[in-house]
Amino acid sequence: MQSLCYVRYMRRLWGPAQAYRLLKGTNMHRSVHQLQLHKKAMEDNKPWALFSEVGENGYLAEVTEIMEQHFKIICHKDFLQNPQLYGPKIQAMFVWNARPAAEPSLLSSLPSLKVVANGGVGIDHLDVPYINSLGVKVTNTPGVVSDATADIALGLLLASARKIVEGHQIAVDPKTTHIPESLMGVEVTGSTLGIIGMGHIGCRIAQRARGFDMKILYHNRNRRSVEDEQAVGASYCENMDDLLKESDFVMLAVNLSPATTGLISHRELSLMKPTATLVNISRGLVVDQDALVKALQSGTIRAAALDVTHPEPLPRDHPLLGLPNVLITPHVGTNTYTTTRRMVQRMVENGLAAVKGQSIPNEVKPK
Ligand SMILES: O=C(O)C(=O)CO
Repeated sequence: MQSLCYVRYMRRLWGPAQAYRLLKGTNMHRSVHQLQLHKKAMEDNKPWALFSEVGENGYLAEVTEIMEQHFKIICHKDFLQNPQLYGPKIQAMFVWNARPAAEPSLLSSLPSLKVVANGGVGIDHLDVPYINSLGVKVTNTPGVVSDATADIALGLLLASARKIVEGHQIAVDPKTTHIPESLMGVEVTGSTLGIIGMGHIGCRIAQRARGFDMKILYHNRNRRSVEDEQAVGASYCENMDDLLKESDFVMLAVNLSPATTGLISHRELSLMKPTATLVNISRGLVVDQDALVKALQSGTIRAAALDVTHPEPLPRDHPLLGLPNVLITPHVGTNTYTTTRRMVQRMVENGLAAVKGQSIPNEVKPK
């Protein structure tokens, strides 16, 4: 605080730009930056929001720009420089890639917080009842993530079935003289896809799979209406075991909850066909990863394609990373420019509505 007073004094003496130049490279340099941010925010008269990954270039710059149309954004690093100064001003927190974590220690320094607006549909990293108990709303972005996530689901399925990544490695290897038998894949067209979790994303996956003439089975907590089933051409399996036994591709698209944690373990994997592929675009914890490693090593199932793992990223020495029959992407289900923009716009709409006390488009209520 003492140093902030000193910086204010220097700014008065020299003006902000000269003070910034003179203090550059010193510890006070950051404080000048904070003061500039603070002054700009005061002038703008917009509500303050905390965001972890403020970007100066690339797509994060655009993300920040969308947020800055309605909020004064302070990044987590700057906030941590002076929580006493910024904490009471912050009314919204934008959570991106689960950062910054909405932990009690952080929340307790944000007494004016009205909303934690999450980018993405999964809110398993947020303790909704606890956050609500502080009088703070939680929001997410359903719907806007579904198409991009369904696209990556089909991408993983196809890449694993047809060994596209292995094919690329062989094609760019100058030593390759012939196509090895190891590149033989499994047929997708006409095969059976079993979708576990037929929510919005599951339905979009089914719609795409119809284009491959796949037979589509699904298992869900609650059976969908006959109209829904007909619209996506999927048949209900009340018993998940039946789906596991019949499917060539098992697609996990459930939310993570206590009921779905470890849903796929030794027993479930042993029910699958030895030629089957497990695709997971939900959350890493839905699968018992030790059981999956064993199933892949022993040939219990053919392969796995995972956009999600636990933890993310996996430690470099994790056995899954060394297996030839695993394809892993680093949780990029929503990583397109269009979907990212839509998600951020929705986060901002949710955040703004909560701050203004209006009806919130996507409030998450505790179950
Ligand atoms: O929306 C989410 O929660 C995702 O993880 C998308 O991949």
